[in-house]
Amino acid sequence: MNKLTIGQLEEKYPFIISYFEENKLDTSNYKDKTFREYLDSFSQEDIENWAINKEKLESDLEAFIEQMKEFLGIKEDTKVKSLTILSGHNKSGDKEGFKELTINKSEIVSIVGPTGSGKSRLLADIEWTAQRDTPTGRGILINGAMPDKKWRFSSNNKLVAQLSQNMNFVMDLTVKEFLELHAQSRLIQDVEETIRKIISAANNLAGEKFDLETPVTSLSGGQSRALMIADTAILSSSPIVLIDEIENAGIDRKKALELLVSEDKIVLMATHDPILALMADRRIVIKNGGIDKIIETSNEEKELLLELEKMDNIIQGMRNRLRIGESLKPVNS
Ligand SMILES: Nc1ncnc2c1ncn2[C@@H]1O[C@H](COP(=O)(O)OP(=O)(O)OP(=O)(O)O)[C@@H](O)[C@H]1O
Repeated sequence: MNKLTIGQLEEKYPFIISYFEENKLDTSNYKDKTFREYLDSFSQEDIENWAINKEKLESDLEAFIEQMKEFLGIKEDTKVKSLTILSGHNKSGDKEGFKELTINKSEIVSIVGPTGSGKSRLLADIEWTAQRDTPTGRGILINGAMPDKKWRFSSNNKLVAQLSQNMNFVMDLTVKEFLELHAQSRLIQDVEETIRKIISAANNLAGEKFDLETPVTSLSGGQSRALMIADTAILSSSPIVLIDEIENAGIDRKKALELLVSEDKIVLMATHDPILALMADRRIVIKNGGIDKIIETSNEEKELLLELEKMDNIIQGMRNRLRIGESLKPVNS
């Protein structure tokens, strides 16, 4: 708090405006000064006339912010720097093939394995911050320590945001109303600007563009997925994002991952798609309900990824041509 300007504080904690009002503090000309600098601007005469107690105003503001954060369930996003998975056992009760795995901020880890092998179970263990109390016996640490139980039950500031294959909206809202509701619940000050950022990011991911007046119920699968990814990246306070298969979503998968990681999220995604699997820094291989091994994406694989992307571009190009009714020709003709 001591280093932030009043303008920055108001942006971060919009509720402090009511503290200034209650204490009759006119900070309007001091937005680029810290609260201490503002208090220091009072003359000795002001202090005596209005019985101003600078130390008390400062410590009360600090206490007010803490209390409001507690009351509103605000967890600061920057607090989660790493997620650690402690090994448990597979479906046969055998120990998993690793001891512990730590994933840091801005890292992408993919999860691969046959259908029914336990990929979703691993994502669920993370969401539940398992403490040896799920069928896998795994443990989850946050910043190297046992996570606070309140992560499990706080609905406002969840540790984890889940992006699943099916995004079925049941509310009768426009995209704008939906985003406004979310922005307001997150106490965002500049709602308009945030909404503009999200819609532009979402349209950057979706094949077909949509606008703010589109009802969420009439978005296509790809569009709603793009909207949820942009919303999660830009507006969600959850530092960890779990993705269950985005391959069939009809969105630009590479841009989606780049967007999430650029917002400092920890990203884990279950996938069967080689391009997505190799975009990750590491991949977890699941077999029979247990983590069998963890493979670091090698330089050779990164080179292969470039090849795969070229092939993917060819396929995407053909898909687009088919869509607009053209006939396809051999690639090199
Ligand atoms: N270590 C384990 N011990 C006991 N049961 C497990 C274990 N791991 C997974 N399971 C159970 O196995 C079943 C299948 O797992 P899960 O749904 O996670 O598979 P999946 O890999 O996500 O499959 P899909 O690719 O079809 O989505 C679930 O009921 C899950 O709870």
